[in-house]
Amino acid sequence: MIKIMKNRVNSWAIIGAFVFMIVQVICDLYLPTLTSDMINKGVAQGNVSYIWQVGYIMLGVAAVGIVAAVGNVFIASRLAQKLGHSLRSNIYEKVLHFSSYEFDQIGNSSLITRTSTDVLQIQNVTVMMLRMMIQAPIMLIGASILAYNKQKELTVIFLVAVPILIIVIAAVMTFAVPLFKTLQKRIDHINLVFREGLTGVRVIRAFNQDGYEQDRFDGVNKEYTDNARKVFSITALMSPMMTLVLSATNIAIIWYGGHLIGDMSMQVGNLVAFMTYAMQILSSFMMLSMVFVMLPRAQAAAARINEVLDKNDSIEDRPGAVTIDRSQLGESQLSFSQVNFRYVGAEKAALTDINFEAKAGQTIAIIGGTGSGKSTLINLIPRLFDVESGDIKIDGKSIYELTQASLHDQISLVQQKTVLFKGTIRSNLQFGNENATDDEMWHALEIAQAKSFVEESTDGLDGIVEQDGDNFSGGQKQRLAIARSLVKKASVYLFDDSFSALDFKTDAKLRGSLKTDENVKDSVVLVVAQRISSVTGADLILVIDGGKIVGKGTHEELKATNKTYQEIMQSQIREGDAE
Ligand SMILES: Nc1ncnc2c1ncn2[C@@H]1O[C@H](COP(=O)(O)OP(=O)(O)OP(=O)(O)O)[C@@H](O)[C@H]1O
Repeated sequence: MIKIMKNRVNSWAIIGAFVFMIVQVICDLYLPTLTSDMINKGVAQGNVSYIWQVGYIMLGVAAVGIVAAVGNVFIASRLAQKLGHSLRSNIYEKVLHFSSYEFDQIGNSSLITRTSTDVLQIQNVTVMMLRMMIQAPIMLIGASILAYNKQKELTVIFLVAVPILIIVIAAVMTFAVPLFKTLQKRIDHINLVFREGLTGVRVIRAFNQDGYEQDRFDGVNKEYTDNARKVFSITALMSPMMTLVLSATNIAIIWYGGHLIGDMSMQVGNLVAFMTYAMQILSSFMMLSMVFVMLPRAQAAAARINEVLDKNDSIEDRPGAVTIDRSQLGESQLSFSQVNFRYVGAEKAALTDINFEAKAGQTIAIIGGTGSGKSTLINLIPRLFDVESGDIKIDGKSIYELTQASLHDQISLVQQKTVLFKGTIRSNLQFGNENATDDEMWHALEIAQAKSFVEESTDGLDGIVEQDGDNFSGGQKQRLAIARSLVKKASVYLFDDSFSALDFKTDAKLRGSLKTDENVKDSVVLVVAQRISSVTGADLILVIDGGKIVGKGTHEELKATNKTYQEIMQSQIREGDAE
């Protein structure tokens, strides 16, 4: 918790909350003494003017107490909101730099819980700390001293009441705290299943698996509910047990106090004041118990948030990495030399001894079976993963000598799974280049064979793109993603199986336009493709099998000499898929 708050909360605000709370507690403690004076010196002696006088003072003290309480709550709430805001943005900032490895380690659903529920826990406990954690100890000590001063004989009652209270609190904490800690994990599970259900809803329906998914969700929902029911039943017990102890204490005070008054060794006002102090002492214990129940839960939430914030990025800028812009680089060029790569924890290398070179204006196509390593090869270029050994150079510079920001400036990527963001076509295209003009965007749409369907919609570039681009077909989404990549001026364009949802004609037209486009013609274009027809025009084709390059050449060369290429061709001719 302390680590979370460090550098994120203003120490002056904490001091302010502290001062306001001290004023509030002093007022709360002073009021019973005034009541006792009013009864002993005013009511008992029939002194009406004294009653009025003390009454006015009590009003003043109560008013100051209220102002102090409002001040404390105001500061505490503001501080908690600011803390929540800064935590959420810090987590998001951190997560944006995570590689797939970090995402796999923590899990997307857990990241959502950590940004929402865990941060909320921290906010609640911050308010609690700035109120109860200051109020309870001061009130406890103050009320104990004042109660002792008022009537020390009556304090023996606390010798019984306080240990009982401590036993009740300790029992509740022993059972509740571990359950509170597992509650967050259960929410993670609910988020995970819910999220999978939402994204896979069409598949679930198509396979008639609604029942199975419902059962799966019911399972995690039940786990959470059982856990929550247990923990809240235990904490719910606390309130009646506390009330019982408080009422029994009150009865004991009245009974014993009555005897003392009868013996003339105590005044009525003192009994009233003592009863109020007793309530303040016992309610301070209750406040502390709430803090002790909430604190471990917040501690667990803080540990989960710190785990995200402290995570070292597995992909970092190397020491001495330089920032350069495109004008400082030479002619576009891309080379892989002796590149080996293995996924973390995998026994087998995903890529072995990859060597090739591509020059400005060349199109390199990568073809191979499913799982052969095509996407992995593409993902090494923008450093979504780092090579195990070997080097990759762009425009003559090792990608590891550049900062990631300047490396990403040189690359334009269309991933296998199309990603569009909620907004407009314009906002999505400007992701590629925020300064792109309308003419440039229309040009990119034309090359990507997307111009016609964007033109047909009445809003043109301002047409709405729903979350995940759900209001477009698979092929339209791909074309928009391709257009976005073309809006960016890059040294290397990477298309990871990006033409797969396009029909043959559109695929051919797109590749033809790409070759002649002013923006692209001096850059290197790397295309991963499944169809032979998509690679025939490439300057160099890399045939990948089992993570190795098993063939290198043009279509004609490979057709004549490469067995794997011939097999792929054969299989596609059988399917009527090849040119
Ligand atoms: N994140 C990952 N962690 C571990 N192994 C992975 C990961 N991603 C891919 N792999 C493995 O690496 C190998 C190459 O995968 P890759 O995605 O590069 O294949 P691909 O040729 O692009 O396949 P496809 O044509 O089906 O997209 C596969 O055996 C795959 O199981």
